[in-house]
Amino acid sequence: MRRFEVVRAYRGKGIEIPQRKTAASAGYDLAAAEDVEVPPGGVALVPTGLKAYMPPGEFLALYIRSSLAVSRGLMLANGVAVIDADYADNPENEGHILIAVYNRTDRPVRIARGERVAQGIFHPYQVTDDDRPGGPRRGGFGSTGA
Ligand SMILES: O=c1ccn([C@H]2C[C@H](O)[C@@H](COP(=O)(O)OP(=O)(O)OP(=O)(O)O)O2)c(=O)[nH]1
Ligand SMILES: [Mg+2]
Repeated sequence: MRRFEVVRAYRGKGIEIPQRKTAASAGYDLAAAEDVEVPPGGVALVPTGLKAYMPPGEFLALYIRSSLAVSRGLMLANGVAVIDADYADNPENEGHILIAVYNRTDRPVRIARGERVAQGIFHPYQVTDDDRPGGPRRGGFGSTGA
């Protein structure tokens, strides 16, 4: 099972399920669920209203859309965002995907609700021979400790 779903808090608010824009596009564009202003030289968390389900052994990577990087001066604060398979339905925030956007310009940048910000690509990952994972994920953004 690999799919996006709208998180409870955003149901009935017109959030669209991402779809690839061309037959060979690798990424599913994710749009802002709210208007957000990113301060100059600062970071804002852009809500998507979405969670992502994927099979074990995969993660969803988020990359900035090139058009926002080139024409609006935005980057992802974390370079690439890693959305883990066990983030969906976590007890803290249901797996709501947030896009951490960094504004490298000296002016505020406004992101409008519905504007596509990042592209998500599903990737496989490998584990070590002596892999001993911890317990279930409780949340995101530091939930496993500092
Ligand atoms: O830009 C991001 C980065 C992460 N996440 C969510 C999904 C991911 O599964 C979780 C944890 O992310 P990561 O492992 O990169 O951050 P961490 O600081 O290690 O947090 P944790 O201790 O919760 O793993 O937070 C987002 O929604 N947006
Ligand atoms: Mg982590």
